[in-house]
Amino acid sequence: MTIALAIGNSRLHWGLFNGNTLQKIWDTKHLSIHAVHHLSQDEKTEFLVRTVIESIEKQSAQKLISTNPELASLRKPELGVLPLVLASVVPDQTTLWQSYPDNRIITLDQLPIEGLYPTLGIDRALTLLGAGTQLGWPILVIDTGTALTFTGADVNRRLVGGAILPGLGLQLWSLGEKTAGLPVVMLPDNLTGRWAGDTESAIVSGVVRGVVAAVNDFIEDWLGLFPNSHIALTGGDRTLLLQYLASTFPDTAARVIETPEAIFWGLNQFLI
Ligand SMILES: Nc1ncnc2c1ncn2[C@@H]1O[C@H](COP(=O)(O)OP(=O)(O)OP(=O)(O)O)[C@@H](O)[C@H]1O
Ligand SMILES: CC(C)(CO)[C@@H](O)C(=O)NCCC(=O)O
Ligand SMILES: [K+]
Repeated sequence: MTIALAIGNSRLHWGLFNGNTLQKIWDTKHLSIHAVHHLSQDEKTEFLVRTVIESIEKQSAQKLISTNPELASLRKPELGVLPLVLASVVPDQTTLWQSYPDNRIITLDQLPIEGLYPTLGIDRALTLLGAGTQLGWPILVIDTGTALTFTGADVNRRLVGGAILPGLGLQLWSLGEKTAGLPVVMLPDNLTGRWAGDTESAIVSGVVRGVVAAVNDFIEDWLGLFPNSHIALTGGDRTLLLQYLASTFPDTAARVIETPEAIFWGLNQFLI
């Protein structure tokens, strides 16, 4: 078995593989760099090994552990640790995880996609590879994380390009944080009216309708270039965003496939 870890700007994303079969995915909070920086090398290693075991045990519960005897023996150090495949867009966290004993860190140069530019996020490249491999090329990936990204590749697995904007959560948070008069509001399940009559609804209307219009516009343009392309949607806000999109641009929404596993489909090619 192999554990895959994708480190985003807000959260850690985990995937547990048995051979090449992705058994389960889940998310946890970031590890605090502050809490571990004073640890010795050995203590860091032990902490990371324990973090992996606890993360698996908490999420996968008894069923996974009983069907995978390998997992039950993880707590016996003489049996070795679970190999870890890592992709991170947070350099501090990457450095920390280098203390994990059996790790493989995935970088852009290892990916079989043409035309990548050197500062492209490894998460964008891996979701592109994963979604393209699983659904077919050309492919457009929309990732609704801390940042909202569009990343597209053509039938030759060559990056066409993309775009980056603040994600829904970050837009709402920054409005609340950087103004005296605006609260930080939560995303509603359903989109309210465009012409809002109170502050909270006005913020939701502006942020959500702005994002939905942008998403619709990028998809329309992409389909003009690649009419038969698949469109994959991933990231923590994907389900809400798809609901909003369906209520405003149903034809566009019908083209979109939710792929929460996309980054792990990409990492699948790099298991130890
Ligand atoms: N349980 C949760 N905890 C935190 N955020 C959540 C949760 N469920 C959904 N979200 C949403 O997920 C979004 C963050 O998405 P995600 O976890 O995919 O980001 P990330 O991968 O850490 O960031 P990025 O990929 O942009 O670096 C937030 O805007 C938030 O609204
Ligand atoms: C855009 C984010 C933050 C999304 O997680 C990440 O992919 C990143 O840091 N990218 C680097 C810049 C780029 O992709 O062009
Ligand atoms: K930054």
